[in-house]
Amino acid sequence: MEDVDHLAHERSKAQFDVEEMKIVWAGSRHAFEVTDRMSRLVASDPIFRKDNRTLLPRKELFKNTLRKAAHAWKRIIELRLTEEEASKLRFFADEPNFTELHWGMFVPFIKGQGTDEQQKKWLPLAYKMQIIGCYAQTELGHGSNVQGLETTATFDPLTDEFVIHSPTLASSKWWPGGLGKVSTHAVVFARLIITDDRDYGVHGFIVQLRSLDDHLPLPGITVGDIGNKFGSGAYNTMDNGLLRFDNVRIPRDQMLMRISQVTREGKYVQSNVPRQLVYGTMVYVRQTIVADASCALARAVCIATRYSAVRRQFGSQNGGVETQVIDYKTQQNRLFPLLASAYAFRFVGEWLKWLYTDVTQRLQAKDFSTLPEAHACTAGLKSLTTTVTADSIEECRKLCGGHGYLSCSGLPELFAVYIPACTYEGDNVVLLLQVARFLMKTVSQLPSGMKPVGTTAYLGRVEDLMQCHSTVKKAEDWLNPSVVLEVFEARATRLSVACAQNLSKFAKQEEGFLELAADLVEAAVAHCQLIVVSKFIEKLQEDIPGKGVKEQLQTLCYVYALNLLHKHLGDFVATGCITPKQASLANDQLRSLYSQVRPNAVALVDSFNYTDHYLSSILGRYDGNVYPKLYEEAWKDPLNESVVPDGYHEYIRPLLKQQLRNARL
Ligand SMILES: CCCCC/C=C\C/C=C\C/C=C\C/C=C\C/C=C/C(=O)SCCNC(=O)CCNC(=O)[C@H](O)C(C)(C)COP(=O)(O)OP(=O)(O)OC[C@H]1O[C@@H](n2cnc3c(N)ncnc32)[C@H](O)[C@@H]1OP(=O)(O)O
Ligand SMILES: Cc1cc2nc3c(=O)[nH]c(=O)nc-3n(C[C@H](O)[C@H](O)[C@H](O)COP(=O)(O)OP(=O)(O)OC[C@H]3O[C@@H](n4cnc5c(N)ncnc54)[C@H](O)[C@@H]3O)c2cc1C
Repeated sequence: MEDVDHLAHERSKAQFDVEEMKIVWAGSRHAFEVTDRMSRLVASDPIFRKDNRTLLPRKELFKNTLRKAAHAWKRIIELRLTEEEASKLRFFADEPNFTELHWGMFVPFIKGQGTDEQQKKWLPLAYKMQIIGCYAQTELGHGSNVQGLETTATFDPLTDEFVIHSPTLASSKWWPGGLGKVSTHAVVFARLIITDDRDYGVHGFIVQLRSLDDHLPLPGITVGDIGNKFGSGAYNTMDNGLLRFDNVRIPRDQMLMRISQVTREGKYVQSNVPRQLVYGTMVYVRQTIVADASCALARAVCIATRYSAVRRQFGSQNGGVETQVIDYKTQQNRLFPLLASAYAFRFVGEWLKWLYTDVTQRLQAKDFSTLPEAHACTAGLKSLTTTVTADSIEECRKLCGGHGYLSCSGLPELFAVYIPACTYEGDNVVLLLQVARFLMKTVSQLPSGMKPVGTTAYLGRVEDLMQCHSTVKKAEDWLNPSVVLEVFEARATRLSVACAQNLSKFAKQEEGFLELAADLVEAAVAHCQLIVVSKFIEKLQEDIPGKGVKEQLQTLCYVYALNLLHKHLGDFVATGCITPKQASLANDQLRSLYSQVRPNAVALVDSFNYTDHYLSSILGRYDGNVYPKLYEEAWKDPLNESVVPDGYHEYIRPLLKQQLRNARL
């Protein structure tokens, strides 16, 4: 097969230093070097092959995942990889499996909620994978409403143990990843009941589920997989599980006791910390999901951009070549805002990581003041970025026309793997309602002179923002960060204040929350979009080296903001932040920005530095050699192993003969 770069011409048009942009995308030169090395290590190892995933029956698929996870662990040990390198290796191995929950939830939960002694006991075992853990919170009948969980942990003072029990079918744990077939241990969320029969609400407990000798469930434990999920391959590599307890006894010291304790005498002692810290692992994971959203979105956009540059339709003159579909303004209008969103989510993810680190340090110093904001930001941004990413992967599939529907485009599996992110770690609507509560609380405290800080600081300028009108007079006026920021702040303020005013008409606030939920969600979305826009603008204040790199990012930042403005025109115009004329100027400016993105589009997706292995897409191949490879791939399908298909003699031949006989009669 010829070895040429079909996208070389596209790459030659780039007006910026791609190598420097790769470093901006990665976050630092060090991060770039680690990701680059780990992605190549995985790509060159045949055990991490994944092109056959959608064709394997579940049992084989799952066994193969176990093999890959074991191999990944072997390589981590052999190569003495650091924690950072190991997590990148697992990321590029790109197959959801139990290790995500072990490293991503079980270990962080023990770190966050265990006492020093508990950490000393459990963490070394977990770090060496001598035990494998999962996070068992959700139940068959209860997911979003964590306070409604039914599993009980009753203290028995006679034996100094907790008795873990599933009182109803609805209380069966249901969904935890890694639980179904692999985990030896789980962090189990259960209602704490002490001898006085008082219910102290949900707490976390470490429970051993399976024998470390023969992997059989321990007495009183019923455990299994919940069954096949959406799509082929995809998330079916994960053993999401079900779990029931029949009066299972665990020692008292297996309740995670950093936040609250039960003494030997059965006394409940609450440390001087907010009870919400028991939800801390969710805050941590939501923050990582935002960073992952930019990766998944970038992946889909990389495929759609490269293919749009390869694919040609219509426009041939005098027998010449047809037009590249990326040159159609409609294609640009659908694709470039997604490209801009990938960068926007990357930077807001970076900032959220900083916020999380900051709040963690404050918590250690017993400063809990920024916890509500950290909860609102992680919940809101998790919701916003995963919703957009899930929708955008589907849009990228459509941008690739018919070929996007082929498994080998990589998009159907990416979609199937990604969409549950809108549900896990908190249903996206439920999370936006949490943001709305935070906003309503902030607005209600304004009259008392309380100065909002952090991401709600803009609400401190409520009087100005309720009245301001954009000064834009011509299209280029939109290319000004303060002009853009002001309209996003004004829209978010006006939607929040309108909700607060409507809420005040209800005698009972909770009734108002139920009735106005749809408006509250819109106000929360406006607030979250403002955060993303403002963090993109803040990123541009940094010193960004490399020829043309900052200019490209500026263009993408305006594409991101002006496209949002266009999509939510109703909000911006109805709340009087901008006039219809200014909206139309924003649209003119957006079109002209697309022309600036166009020559750089392929280079901007090259800057993600994804290997062909990670992309696993024929349409998104680096060399753009799409048609020969599609043709080759078709012949690899098991259906093409024989010229005449199995079933011909049973079903096709008799049918044809019957039709022939009928025709003769
Ligand atoms: C082939 C291609 C491969 C591509 C791969 C691509 C991507 C993969 C990416 C990532 C993989 C990542 C992860 C692995 C996958 C899945 C793991 C999933 C795990 C789970 O889902 S675990 C279960 C998660 N469950 C939830 O999230 C439940 C949601 N519900 C809640 O959080 C709460 O119940 C609630 C909705 C927040 C309500 O809380 P509740 O206490 O009942 O009520 P309120 O009265 O509303 O709140 C009281 C008070 O507390 C504050 N609060 C609430 N939550 C928090 C918190 N987390 N932190 C701090 N504060 C919190 C709330 O604001 C209230 O405060 P007030 O001041 O108003 O009193
Ligand atoms: C792939 C996958 C992996 C998972 N992994 C884990 C895991 O490892 N560990 C674990 O413990 N859990 C896990 N979960 C469970 C997950 O956390 C829950 O599914 C999630 O929290 C949503 O809860 P739910 O299923 O109860 O949805 P529900 O709350 O029943 O939601 C159903 C519908 O009701 C709406 N709704 C619910 N409450 C409200 C409200 N107050 N106001 C308005 N609308 C509302 C929602 O928006 C949604 O449309 C996983 C789930 C999936 C899909």
